[in-house]
Amino acid sequence: MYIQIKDLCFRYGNSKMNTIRNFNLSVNQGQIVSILGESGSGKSTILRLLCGLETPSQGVISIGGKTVTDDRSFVLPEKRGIGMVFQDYALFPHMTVAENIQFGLKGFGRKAKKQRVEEVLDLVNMKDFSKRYPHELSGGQQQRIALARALAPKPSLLLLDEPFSNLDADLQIKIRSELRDIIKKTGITSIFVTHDREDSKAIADRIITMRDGSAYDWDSICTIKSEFPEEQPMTIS
Ligand SMILES: Nc1ncnc2c1ncn2[C@@H]1O[C@H](COP(=O)(O)OP(=O)(O)OP(=O)(O)O)[C@@H](O)[C@H]1O
Repeated sequence: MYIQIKDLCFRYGNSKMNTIRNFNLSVNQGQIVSILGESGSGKSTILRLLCGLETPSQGVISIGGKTVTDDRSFVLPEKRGIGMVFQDYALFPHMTVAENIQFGLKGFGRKAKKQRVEEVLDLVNMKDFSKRYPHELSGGQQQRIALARALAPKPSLLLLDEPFSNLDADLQIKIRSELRDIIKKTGITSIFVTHDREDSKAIADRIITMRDGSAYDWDSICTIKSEFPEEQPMTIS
């Protein structure tokens, strides 16, 4: 398994209850997994825990066979090799497309940076847009640039938080298949969270549903019941 999350628990400091409760998930290398859940179920919190932006009270996270969080160790976010696409794309408005992508390329020489920017712009079919500013791009184009920026440092894991929520319905349908094709071309292991089951079905190799901080396997749900399940949360042996 490329990613293993075991018995993860987490509570925000100002909250009385655990937001994440015995969350278990394993993901194969190269797989695109969607975490589907209603607002407040804890989807963004799981991404924050994977990135290392929050510390769990219990549980283990390992990525690519390396433990990044357990009761003794904690790998810093910048050392985890994770690329992230945020809901609002989070592009710097005062920087061009190329500058936005270059920003995350620490440790690359000048020439290598330029080359990598060209490669990822080509990957997302935006080669001619390097000198544009974010406000000169459509929502779909901004999303592709956000994806290019996340992929530029060659992360080993890609996380996407509600990647379609800022797009209108027609564009959303077009971009879904585009996004899946780009991700599959890179072969990167990906987890994306959404409240929209059509997004999940269009992009994911596997769907996990999340409710009250725990994960449930969609495949078993579909055979038992068409809506959210009543059975016990997933466990990993
Ligand atoms: N910084 C915070 N401090 C306290 N509680 C928080 C914080 N961030 C989120 N929460 C709470 O944790 C729970 C899970 O939030 P989270 O954002 O992970 O859910 P979500 O499924 O991603 O929802 P959404 O789709 O609305 O973003 C919610 O009840 C939320 O109010």
